[in-house]
Amino acid sequence: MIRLDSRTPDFDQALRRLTDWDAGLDPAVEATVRDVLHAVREQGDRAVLDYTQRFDRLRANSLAELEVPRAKLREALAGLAPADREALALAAERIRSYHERQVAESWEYSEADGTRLGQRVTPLARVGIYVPGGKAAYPSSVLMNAIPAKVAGVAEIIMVVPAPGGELNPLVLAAAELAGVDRVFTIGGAQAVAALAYGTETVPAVDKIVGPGNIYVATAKRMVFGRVGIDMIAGPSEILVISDGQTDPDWLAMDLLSQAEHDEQAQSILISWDADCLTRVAASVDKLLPTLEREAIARQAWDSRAALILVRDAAEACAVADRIAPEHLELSVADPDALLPALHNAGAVFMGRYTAEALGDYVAGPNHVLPTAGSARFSSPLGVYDFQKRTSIIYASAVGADQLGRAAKRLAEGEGLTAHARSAAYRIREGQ
Ligand SMILES: NC(=O)c1ccc[n+]([C@@H]2O[C@H](COP(=O)([O-])OP(=O)(O)OC[C@H]3O[C@@H](n4cnc5c(N)ncnc54)[C@H](O)[C@@H]3O)[C@@H](O)[C@H]2O)c1
Ligand SMILES: N[C@H](CO)Cc1c[nH]c[nH+]1
Ligand SMILES: [Zn+2]
Repeated sequence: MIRLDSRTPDFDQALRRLTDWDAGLDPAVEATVRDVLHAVREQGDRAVLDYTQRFDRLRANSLAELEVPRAKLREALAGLAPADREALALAAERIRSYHERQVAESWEYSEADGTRLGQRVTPLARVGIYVPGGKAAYPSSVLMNAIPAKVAGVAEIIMVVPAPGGELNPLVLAAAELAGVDRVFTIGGAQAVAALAYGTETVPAVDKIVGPGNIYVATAKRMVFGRVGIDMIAGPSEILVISDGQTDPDWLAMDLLSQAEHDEQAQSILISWDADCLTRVAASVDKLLPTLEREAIARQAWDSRAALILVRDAAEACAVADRIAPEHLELSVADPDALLPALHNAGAVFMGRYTAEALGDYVAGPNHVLPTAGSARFSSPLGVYDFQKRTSIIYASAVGADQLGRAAKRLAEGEGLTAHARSAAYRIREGQ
């Protein structure tokens, strides 16, 4: 953990290091991922099986063996404890309700001469959803990925999830059944991303890959972009808390640790204009860390990637947060609405002392697949819009073709494109 003070002369440089997003592009990780992508592209199932054995300690004779039969998905849902089923159903319902508001509709308008212009919105045909599962199982990520795809009307959803050592939390399978996933493969990492992007003998190639994952997954998605669509860079988790010093330090410490426990590379940042607040929260973190099941991961993330930042006031806190562009931004202050207008770069904003980021991870309703590594400057949360595409529709009436054709012909001539000019001119009534 590092401590920074905005009054010190080297603050700007330190902040620049903290927001050196390209540092996430680790050359060693990139080299590994490039090899994996190449091997899967060339050798298909065989390479996926080899890497699954190597990275996930899961051996199989064929990739078909790593597809979870539909009956197993149904059994997992039917076999849930009632309290688990209720919690999953509540989360699913709230996520569906929130995302239904994002559906975009096709539109069209007509001009006086009968020309019609429009935009047709259609769902993607087949998508791949990545559900992380290396260090923890993420049933919540199944819902967050699959429900917006279903709401958009995607015809086929292929889910990949690693099952290290062959172990897979039944909640993950139950969530897949509940959300309407079509096929599930227990493969993960860059090899799963490659299988979805290029297709193999067993795994069908998809149109777009969405979902969060560790640095290997995020790097693989970055590299296959173009061959397939991707949603965003949703890598190791991040939280940034702005505190006025009036929230219980244990609450703040646990909020920071809630993201640290995801990954050794997760980032937790606390900003306050109250120096005592930073000291109290640091002490709470030290006290609470040993109580976590995933203490080792959280401790490593805290030691290597956390920052406590002292600023002059709330305005400066917002300016610094905006530069960092975190995945999650908690405004643990009396009047969060007063800060919101000054904030533009965050995947999701959690308003007020009672809105723990963890609520957003599971049940609030908005998506928890969010941009990381500063990409909140230009990316949005995963949503229905990621599973819809837009096609422009142009219908020229005879009169419209005449009028628009004259201008088109002129512009084409200006570009020296004769065929363009004549193509437009053929449809002009006189003077062809
Ligand atoms: N940004 C978001 O919206 C969001 C949401 C949920 C989770 N997350 C993040 O997802 C990640 C989940 O990570 P995870 O590791 O638990 O699961 P994961 O499924 O993302 O990664 C596991 C896979 O990584 C690969 N891998 C691990 N070590 C490797 C190595 N040395 N070489 C090659 N491949 C290797 C393996 O193939 C393994 O299957 C965390 O970073 C968490 O913070 C992000
Ligand atoms: N905080 C993660 C997104 O960075 C999402 C998640 C899933 N389960 C728990 N948390
Ligand atoms: Zn989380």
